[in-house]
Amino acid sequence: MLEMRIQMVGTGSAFAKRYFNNNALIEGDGCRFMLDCGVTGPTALHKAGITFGELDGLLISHIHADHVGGVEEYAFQMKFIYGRKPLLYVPEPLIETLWENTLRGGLQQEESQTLDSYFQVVPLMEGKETDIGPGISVEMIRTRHMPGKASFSFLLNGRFFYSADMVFDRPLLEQLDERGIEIIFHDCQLHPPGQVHATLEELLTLPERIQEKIRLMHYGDDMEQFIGSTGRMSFVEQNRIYSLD
Ligand SMILES: O=c1ccn([C@@H]2O[C@@H]3COP(=O)(O)O[C@H]3[C@H]2O)c(=O)[nH]1
Ligand SMILES: [Zn+2]
Ligand SMILES: [Zn+2]
Repeated sequence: MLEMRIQMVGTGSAFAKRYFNNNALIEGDGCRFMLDCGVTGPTALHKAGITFGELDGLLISHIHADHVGGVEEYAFQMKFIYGRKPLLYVPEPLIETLWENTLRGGLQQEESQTLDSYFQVVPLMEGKETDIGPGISVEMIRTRHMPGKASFSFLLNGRFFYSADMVFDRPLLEQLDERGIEIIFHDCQLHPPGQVHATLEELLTLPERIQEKIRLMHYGDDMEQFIGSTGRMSFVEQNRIYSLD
């Protein structure tokens, strides 16, 4: 099995100012993808010393600005600076709204232009494992976030779970544990009420065996005050490279 690595270019919540938006870089055998590209994504990538031209593509979890607000710049840079269309892996139910409601206003210059004018769009289907590059496969799992809003978490290489923004879902976390998933990166709302994210309080009700697998991300600016109060869970550090093998 080849090594896969993940580096969060940002670990912050939508409103965090000390941390960039919760966006990741995942790296396989000679390939590199960004997982979500929010408003701060282009700057966060730049600070990590990487250009858009070095990426093979992008995966999208759901349509909120801290996850897709930087996609317009990515598209324009790839067209006008690098002259190629990157891969864009999007959960199939999000494709239309990503173009019509998020990107079209900025990217469409002529009526005939669509998402395909900028990207090699690959729809991701629920429950189907897709190889996105050498050493990386993804399976998207629909998870609950805001009522009525489609949002998708990812299972990478069948052993690493990366939550999109999601509410606390004990049965899913138990199922992942039973399936032998070894590492879970989970978004976390440090201060209740959670409303659209799992709260730290809720995650602390999980058995220690599951907590040990969980690394917390998508946190607020006062994260450091919670170090030592997260049970068996730990915080994902912005920019640190985690090896997933
Ligand atoms: O019912 C709601 C809907 C939204 N919100 C906030 O808006 C943010 C949008 O981005 P996000 O999904 O990363 O996080 C969300 C929350 O911080 C909320 O607190 N309650
Ligand atoms: Zn978010
Ligand atoms: Zn969200």
